Amino acid sequence: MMSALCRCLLFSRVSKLKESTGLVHVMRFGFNAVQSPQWKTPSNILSATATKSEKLNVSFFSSSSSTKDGPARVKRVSIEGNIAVGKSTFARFLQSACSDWEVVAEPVSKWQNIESETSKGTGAPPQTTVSNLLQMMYEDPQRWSYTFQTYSCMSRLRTQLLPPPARLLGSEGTPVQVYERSIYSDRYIFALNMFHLGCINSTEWTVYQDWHSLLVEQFGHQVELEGIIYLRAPPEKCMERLKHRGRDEEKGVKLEYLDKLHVQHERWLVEKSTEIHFEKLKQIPVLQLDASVEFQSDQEVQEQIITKVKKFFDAL
Ligand SMILES: Nc1ncnc2c1ncn2[C@@H]1O[C@H](COP(=O)(O)OP(=O)(O)OP(=O)(O)O)[C@@H](O)[C@H]1O
Ligand SMILES: Nc1nc(=O)c2ncn([C@H]3C[C@H](O)[C@@H](CO)O3)c2[nH]1
Repeated sequence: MMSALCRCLLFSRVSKLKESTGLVHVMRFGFNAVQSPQWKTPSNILSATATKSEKLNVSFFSSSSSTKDGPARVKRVSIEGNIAVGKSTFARFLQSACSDWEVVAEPVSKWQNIESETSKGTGAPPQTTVSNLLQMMYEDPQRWSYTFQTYSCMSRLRTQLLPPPARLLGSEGTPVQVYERSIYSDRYIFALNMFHLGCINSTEWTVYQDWHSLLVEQFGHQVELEGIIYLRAPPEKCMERLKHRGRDEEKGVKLEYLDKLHVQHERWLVEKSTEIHFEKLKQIPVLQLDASVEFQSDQEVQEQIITKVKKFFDAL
């Protein structure tokens, strides 16, 4: 019964989300010019923008930074946003734009390929089964959401704990590791949403939060974020892109699910009404970018994006 309700909430049809006004200005993402060497030179980056800053709607607040003596400390920033809003695409754009920036991808393929041994002490030679936990979660969210959230969070942490490449450690600029999502969106977007949907029960939610807090206490300083880039677009646009991408596991995803995830992002990163349990995260600077406009070969807009991102990183 609950399982059916849960599936229904994730995958049934919905009313359209009203796009909130006032915060979104049009910004085009053009990615063609990223190979151009001019992107690598800070002076070009800095001189590119001033004239067209009105095309961007950006908010950022500085916290600290000093790179005067010795190699700079590597900063950590996560890209957050709804499913298929364009995070990986944007991350690739950043990666190719500046050698001081290193992207840490979301470990999706790990979730799609979980190897387990299945001999169960029968004396038979061990056999390996490969499970697709992402698919299992989408097919039966009430059964698999808790398992998925434990694994997604753990695998994010493991990936993000890996040391930055030597190239970044030797950088004389502002080296930044750019994470695709974080252990915080795991909890405050997805797991919380699954709890609201009834796909994670209150016992599971309590257990998840308990060990999440412990992980953050124990390892949090090693993956602590200095800033967040929030890629924002109406859920309808994300749905369009999700369909266009055609990832098998996501075939049953309905607009209502993206709608709910959008609301979670807005509460956390715009309205700041999500209850957050980590002091530093409450104060974190957020660079908000409207990701809804289609890619275009607009080098000027690309330069504006990079300038804004660079300024944001420098101020962290
Ligand atoms: N600005 C854009 N304009 C047009 N299409 C885009 C844009 N950004 C991404 N896309 C397309 O949308 C689809 C989803 O993009 P992408 O895989 O980067 O999303 P994502 O946010 O990383 O997804 P996920 O939440 O699953 O990790 C892809 O087909 C990509 O080519
Ligand atoms: N339930 C759930 N919890 C997560 O923490 C989470 N992180 C990502 N995803 C889904 C979105 C895309 O389909 C796909 C790739 O981002 O994986 C998640 N789903």
